[in-house]
Order: sequence, then C-alpha cells, then structure tokens
Amino acid sequence: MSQELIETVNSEESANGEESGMLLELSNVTVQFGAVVALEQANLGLKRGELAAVMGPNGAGKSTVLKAIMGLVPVTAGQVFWRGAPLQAATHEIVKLGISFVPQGRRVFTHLSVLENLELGCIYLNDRAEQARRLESVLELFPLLHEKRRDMASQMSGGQQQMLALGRGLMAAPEVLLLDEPTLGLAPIIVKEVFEKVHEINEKLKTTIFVVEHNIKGVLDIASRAYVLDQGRVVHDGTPKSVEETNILTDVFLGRFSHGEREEWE
Ligand SMILES: Nc1ncnc2c1ncn2[C@@H]1O[C@H](COP(=O)(O)OP(=O)(O)OP(=O)(O)O)[C@@H](O)[C@H]1O
Repeated sequence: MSQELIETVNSEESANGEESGMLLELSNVTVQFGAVVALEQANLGLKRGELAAVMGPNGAGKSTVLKAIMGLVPVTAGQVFWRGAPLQAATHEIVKLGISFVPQGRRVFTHLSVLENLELGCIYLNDRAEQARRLESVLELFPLLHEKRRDMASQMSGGQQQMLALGRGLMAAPEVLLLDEPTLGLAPIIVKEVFEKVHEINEKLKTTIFVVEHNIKGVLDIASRAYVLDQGRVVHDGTPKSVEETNILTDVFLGRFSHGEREEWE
C-alpha cells in the first residue's frame, strides 16, 4: 500500500471512534418501538481494555444498548461504530468481527454437554487446531467447566450455567464481550464469583467488556467506566467513583429526572 493510501485509510478510520480511543461507540443512537423510545440520542463508548458498566432502572434502555450493537433492534437514528467505521454487519457476522454477546438468562443448550456448548461458541471456525486451542484456554480459565466438561448442561446449577455462557462467549476469542445481566437471579455467593470471573477476563485476557447490571455495588467494584441511563437517555458517563460522588443513581432511581435533566427537590 502506498504511503498516501495508508494515510487516507488512517484518516478515514479516525473519522470517528478510534481517533478518540473508542473501540466501540454508539453515536447519537435512537431506538424506537412504535411510540416507545427505548434509547434517545444515546452516546456511549468503550475504549480498548475498559470494563464499562451500564446501569439504570427497569426499562431505562440498558439491554437495548447491547442489542443495538448486535443489530437485534432497529436503530432509527444515529450510528454504531466499530474501530471507527460504521458497524453494518448482519447479527450472525458480528461475532467474526470480534464482538461476542452473552444475552440475559443463561441461554445454554441444556440438552448438550458442556464441551458441545463451548464448541458452539466458535462453530463458524474451520480451523480445528484453533478451536482446540481456544477450548483449552477457556477450560484453563474455568476449572469448573473442565471438571464438568462431559456433563450435560441441564445438570448444572444456575451459577454454573452462567459460567458456561461466559465461557461460550469467550470461545469466539472476542476483543469485546457484551454481557447482559450476568448475575441476574443468582445467589449472593455465586454473584461474587461471576463478578470475579468477569474482572479476571478483563484483567488477564485484556478483553474489553460492556456489562449491563442491576447489582450496582458489585459492578462498580470491578468497572473502570460507568454509564447511567434513565428513560432512554444517558444521564451520566464517568468513573465508578464519580457515580458515587454525584449520587446520580439515587436521583435516577427516585425519579428525580425529567427528560434527562435533574430536577431540584426540596
Ligand atoms: N422488542 C420490543 N418491543 C417493544 N418495546 C420494547 C422492546 N424491547 C424493549 N422495549 C421497551 O424499550 C424500553 C427499554 O427496554 P430495555 O429492555 O432496553 O430496558 P432495560 O433498561 O434493559 O430494562 P430491564 O432492567 O427491565 O431489563 C422499555 O420500555 C421496554 O419496554
């Protein structure tokens, strides 16, 4: 490639996103379902290596953020950018770009074994050796899955199935992992284990993570960045510490916002 062409490509790539350090970015994204505005001109982004939490009350639009990235909901305005370029791939192709989605509800295949579930995480790969390498590294990261590798997923507890769902997400060797409520419905001791594992994935594998969570304390303990949503709007973007200092979550959960603006209460 000529120097001139390299510079053109680089400047195009940096038109949005990577120039500002954003690996994945939602820029002014609006998602509407008929009269319901699930996301309104939302700006959220993930820098390489970050673990960003997305928090907010029920119906705030948190899951819609992840679904907009995955092309699972119609983006009516705005754009999702991946490495600075518009993300336009079909949902089933997105995993090949390096984005892996672990949806809410531990959707493992209960009639398949642990190993079979994991293998499905990179079923699109033709390279058998690479599949085997990935399986080995996931089993190393999850000793529990290694121990239970021949068991049927139906024999596992909820927490174990969540670990399996995480492991399957990692079989795609993603640059970015999107996690929707990974601790939902789990016992407190298991919740702690799941958060520790998510943190470990971010630290050890350097996987960039977007995590939607209801468990505020747990997720703020491991996050490096925090978004707060309310009625489809991003009302806070900062460090976990800034979330605590501004008391934003109390205001949002008490309904002290109107159209994205904080209302003064006496
Ligand atoms: N497929 C859909 N059709 C119609 N409305 C939808 C659809 N998906 C989401 N919504 C609505 O969009 C809004 C945001 O939903 P979303 O699931 O993103 O919220 P959330 O913050 O993840 O909520 P929760 O914490 O309850 O999971 C809600 O009002 C929801 O009812």
